[in-house]
Amino acid sequence: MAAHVKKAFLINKFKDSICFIQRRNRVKTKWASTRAKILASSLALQHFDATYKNYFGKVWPSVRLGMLSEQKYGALMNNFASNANVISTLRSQGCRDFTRERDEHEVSDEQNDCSSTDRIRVNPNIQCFVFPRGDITRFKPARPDSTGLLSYYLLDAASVLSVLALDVQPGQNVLDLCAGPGGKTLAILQTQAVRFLWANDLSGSRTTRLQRTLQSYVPKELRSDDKIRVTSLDGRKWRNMEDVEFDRVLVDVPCTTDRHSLMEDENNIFKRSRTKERQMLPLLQMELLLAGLRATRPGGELLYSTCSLSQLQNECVVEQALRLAQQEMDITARVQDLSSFIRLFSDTFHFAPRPALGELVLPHLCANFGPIYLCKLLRVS
Ligand SMILES: C[S@@+](CC[C@H](N)C(=O)[O-])C[C@H]1O[C@@H](n2cnc3c(N)ncnc32)[C@H](O)[C@@H]1O
Repeated sequence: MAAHVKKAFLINKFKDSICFIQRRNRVKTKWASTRAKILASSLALQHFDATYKNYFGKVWPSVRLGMLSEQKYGALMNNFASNANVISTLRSQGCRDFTRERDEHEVSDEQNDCSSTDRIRVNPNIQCFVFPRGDITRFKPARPDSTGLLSYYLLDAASVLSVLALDVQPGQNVLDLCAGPGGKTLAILQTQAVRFLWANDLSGSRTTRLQRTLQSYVPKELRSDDKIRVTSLDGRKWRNMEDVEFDRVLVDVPCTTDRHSLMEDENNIFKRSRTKERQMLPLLQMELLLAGLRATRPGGELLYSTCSLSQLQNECVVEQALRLAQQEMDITARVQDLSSFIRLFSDTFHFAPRPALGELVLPHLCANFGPIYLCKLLRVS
């Protein structure tokens, strides 16, 4: 074909393609503006039905019903406030401290002569009150004591399990890598065992909320820079700064927040405009977990958690991170068995029948906490 003929042919072909793209776009634009808008919460439900039904099988309808019903809260008591009266009022309303279940279970385990060598020494200073199973009474908002500190913090009681499993020991340095808005940070401080706590969150607005939480619950003298530091850094780029070695690291990652995604349309991660962000979550989670492992001293422990039922965001992230940590960073970490730990709290929470790695709190109408996934890692070297 002569050169000028070839050029004309190509120009025409290019024009044809442009017309085709324009036609396609025109049609697409019209379709986009007229199609019914599906709420992000409905998209979330469709997605969960498609993915979780297979995985959870017969228990999925019950978990689904739990997630679509009102969530239950726990009242994390603030040891820094005078709260004796508040505790007796809660008790008179029928509430109990779920963390005390451990005492009863420990006694019965000893009677059954069970080994307690792998047992986490659950911190006695954390107290979290809940209404009994099946009781959906709501807590009143906490009131300030005479010094202005609030007596309790309302949160999903299952998230306290992450902090109990983290098992902070006296004099330890703790890193909370994704800390905002601060529920678990506050629970970590309740252990009264922390020497130094570094609470970080990428989001400036979240760290501002965290600072406000600390001001409302923790006395000023315990918030000095040598005791608590709050930063807004990208956790993926965490480097061990100022030679602080962390004995305990909490990596409570951003996730699809399953329960929230079914209830709220605003800012919902299932919005079509956020599809890419949602698909990238497992990568972000894995990077944060790897950064958390780097920050943990050899012999130290890390707790990974999400509030999602997704295997891709839970077990798969842990598996991949362990493999990459070994291959790329020469870090050896081992998953810790939490089965005897969760047995202590089986009167309060519904746990999934053993996931491959870690433990999972399942929402249930009678005990409507979670979902919370937790997996504990020991950094061996
Ligand atoms: C599940 S929330 C943490 C909840 C918190 N631990 C609590 O108990 O209140 C996840 C947090 O991760 C933060 N985040 C997202 N990307 C991050 C990153 N690259 N580095 C650090 N934090 C990040 C989000 O801003 C969000 O506050």
